[in-house]
Amino acid sequence: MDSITLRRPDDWHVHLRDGDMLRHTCADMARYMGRAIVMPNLTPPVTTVAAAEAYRARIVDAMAGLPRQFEPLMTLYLTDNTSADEIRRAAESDCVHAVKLYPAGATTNSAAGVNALESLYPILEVMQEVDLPLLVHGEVTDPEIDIFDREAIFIERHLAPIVARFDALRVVLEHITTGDAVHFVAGARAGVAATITAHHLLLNRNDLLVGGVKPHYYCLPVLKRQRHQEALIAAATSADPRFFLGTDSAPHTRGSKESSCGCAGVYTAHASLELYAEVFEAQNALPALELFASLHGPAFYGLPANDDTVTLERGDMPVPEERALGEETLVPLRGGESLRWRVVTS
Ligand SMILES: NC(=O)N[C@@H](CC(=O)O)C(=O)O
Ligand SMILES: [Zn+2]
Ligand SMILES: [Zn+2]
Repeated sequence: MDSITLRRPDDWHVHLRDGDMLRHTCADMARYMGRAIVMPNLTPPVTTVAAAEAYRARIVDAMAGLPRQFEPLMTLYLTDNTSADEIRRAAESDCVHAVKLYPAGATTNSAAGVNALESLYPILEVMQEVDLPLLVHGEVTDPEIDIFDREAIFIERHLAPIVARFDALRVVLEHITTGDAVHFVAGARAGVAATITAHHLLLNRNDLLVGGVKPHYYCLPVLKRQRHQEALIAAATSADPRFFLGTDSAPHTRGSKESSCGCAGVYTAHASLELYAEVFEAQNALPALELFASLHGPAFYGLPANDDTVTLERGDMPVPEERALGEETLVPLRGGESLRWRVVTS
């Protein structure tokens, strides 16, 4: 197969940031993504419908003059103080499509996240009632728990009880990284799904740590061992509708990555579909790429699939070593290398 045409994909988990960065992230996304679930972990976080609407307007502004645009689907950032009224306002708005749970301290800009999950149960009750999906960064923050075990323990301690207690709440376990997560989601009740990033399919912790630490591969949840990577690949390529594309593309400047305390996040928005295509091709599963990238996500969110298509062609797609970002630069995944597929944009 030297070319493959699929329904236009959507990205169900992306960090566009704000300010100067927004122009760059939006330009990459607008190349071919149809819609994007936009993460709310700005400083300050997007905790109200009014803030989500203002952020959406900044995203639309940042796309002015681009040859095509994607549709930003906004999310709210849950805090200990999120009110039931705000959730109801979100459900009524056309702008907000989901609510994001960050355990406080789990990841980039999560300091304002949730400290005691159980005290949020009344809010989850309202989300269930108004059918607003809960998106979860699924890691415990207990300092006693080893970083490589934080996802599996979150599932056992927090996610399984939530999924059982709120049996009609739609839940997405975001950017899964373990066989434990695959197993949980594949066996869960209806209304539970997971996003999988390109980098967790392409890399494991050896890539991060063997032969020198690779700060540009550092993200959260951290890359796991090969057996987990294999479980993710099997899930993504399996045609199981519970698994769909969410890049978790998360830009940080080169300086903040190549640091004695480097930031977590991998940038893939420049070539996300091309990167996923490599994984699917290696499994002889290219025909299943459309399910994962373009069909399972909209079905979960209750939205129509995009009605136009994109075409991937085999051939060298060079990735620049770094990208300008105002005064700073950004290192994209595979910067300085070539990719085997390229989306031919119309
Ligand atoms: N994934 C990451 O490593 N980083 C994300 C936050 C997140 O999605 O957890 C970021 O915003 O930089
Ligand atoms: Zn996260
Ligand atoms: Zn993320």
